[in-house]
Amino acid sequence: MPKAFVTDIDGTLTDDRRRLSMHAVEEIRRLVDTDIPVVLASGNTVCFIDALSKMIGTDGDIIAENGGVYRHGYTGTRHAEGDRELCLVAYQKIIDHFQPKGEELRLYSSEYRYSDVAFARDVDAGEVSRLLAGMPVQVVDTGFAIHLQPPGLSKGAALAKLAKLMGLTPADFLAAGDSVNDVSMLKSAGIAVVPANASPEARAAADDIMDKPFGEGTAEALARYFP
Ligand SMILES: O=C(O)COP(=O)(O)O
Ligand SMILES: [Mg+2]
Repeated sequence: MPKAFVTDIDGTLTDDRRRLSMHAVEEIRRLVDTDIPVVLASGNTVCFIDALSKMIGTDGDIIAENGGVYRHGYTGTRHAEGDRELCLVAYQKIIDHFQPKGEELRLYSSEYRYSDVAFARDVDAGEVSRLLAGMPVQVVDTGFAIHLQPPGLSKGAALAKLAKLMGLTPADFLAAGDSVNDVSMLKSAGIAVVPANASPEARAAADDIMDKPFGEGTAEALARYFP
């Protein structure tokens, strides 16, 4: 049985309308109540994940901004990595490209981010990638937002660092995710599971693909791997 659990949020604990699965929450609480560490790992912000961590009842071990930020416990040091200024320069280049065409971009919670820039999927992520080719910026389309993040950062890279702070290794974890931004975490975990809605990239990185989608699939995985 794995020693710990790390999970993506959007599309893995929620459905495609971002509605949280109560069944997945119940399963996570069962882990917490049996002293199994649970890490919430998302492209979203620290404050978003902290609120969810508090209301689910995990212990504040989090990975935010697709691995740009990680923290062990609510009172641990918030480790924010990479050069966000570069991502903001890249974002301005995108604005300059799309605005003349009448295509407006919508930033997501920029004032609460330390490492990346996230914006609405109102423009084509492939076009954004081509536009930024040659710049030291990763373009990540999670299915819920487009992220510009510094090179080398990922949920998997952050998991390796956070696990060390927790006295664990990534191989000690069961990992659950649904999208391309989870692949690095799925590949480094001891066991990788994905719900039925997972993207092709996430499915390719999984050891086990659940029959059920979204949070129901993750609840299914927790019952299976943490009986
Ligand atoms: O913030 C996003 O883009 C998606 O969030 P997730 O990593 O929890 O799926
Ligand atoms: Mg997701």
